[in-house]
Amino acid sequence: MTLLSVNLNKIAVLRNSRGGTEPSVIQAAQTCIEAGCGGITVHPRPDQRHIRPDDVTALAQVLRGRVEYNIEGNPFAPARGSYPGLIELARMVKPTQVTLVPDGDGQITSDHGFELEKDAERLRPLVAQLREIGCRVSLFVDAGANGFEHAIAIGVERIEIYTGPYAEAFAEGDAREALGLCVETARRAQQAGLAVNAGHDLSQANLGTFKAAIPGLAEVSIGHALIGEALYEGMSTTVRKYLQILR
Ligand SMILES: CC(=O)[C@@H](O)[C@H](O)COP(=O)(O)O
Ligand SMILES: NCC(=O)COP(=O)(O)O
Repeated sequence: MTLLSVNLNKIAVLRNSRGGTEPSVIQAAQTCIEAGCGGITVHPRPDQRHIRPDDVTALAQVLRGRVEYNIEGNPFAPARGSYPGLIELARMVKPTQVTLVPDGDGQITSDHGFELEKDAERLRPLVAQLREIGCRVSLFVDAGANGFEHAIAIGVERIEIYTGPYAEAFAEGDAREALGLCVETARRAQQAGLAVNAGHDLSQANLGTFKAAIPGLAEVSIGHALIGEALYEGMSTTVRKYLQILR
């Protein structure tokens, strides 16, 4: 079965909009775990627009020994204020997995992946540090990415396919080409020896088609749509519906 890792960024967006502590990312994590999710994802950003370093550490206490903890972010973004940088955060909490994402400061959200031939050498020392800490390392890549042998050579174990373009094509009514590119990318990555995760704008509407097309899909991380759907049906029911799709 594909592991569902629920991204809690949007819970923190709501909380930060008023200051204070509600809604609680910890309570949201507990609810998702009780509903059967296999992991929790956060993507702390240096501007601390949603998940903050203290959320990252508090969640680590709650998740340890129960479900996987996936922390996403740009390893090249320098420390800023109370944001200590992605590698330092990983050192502090030792998550199951760190997903490296080449997102810039001004981006509303992640919108592209690494170019493996070009980026592998500068990623090498960071991947080594994360492996030494004990984290599995995944790289965020576009559908159509090449050079998976470079990822293997620097110690990466997984890729996460950026599914934004697939989700957009699905919403427009014809996802065949975008899905085909994801399928081909997953196949080549698996052949090279990498496990395959996927994420971005996946939803109850588009997930089933995606899952059915990608044999061996290891994990999906889903936040924006899932939290939105949970407003109508509740977090437990929504998580259970995703788990049905992934069965
Ligand atoms: C890498 C990825 O696709 C997600 O982590 C996404 O970037 C969520 O981050 P935001 O919630 O900040 O948009
Ligand atoms: N890695 C993707 C993720 O964590 C969630 O992305 P989204 O569902 O919020 O678009």
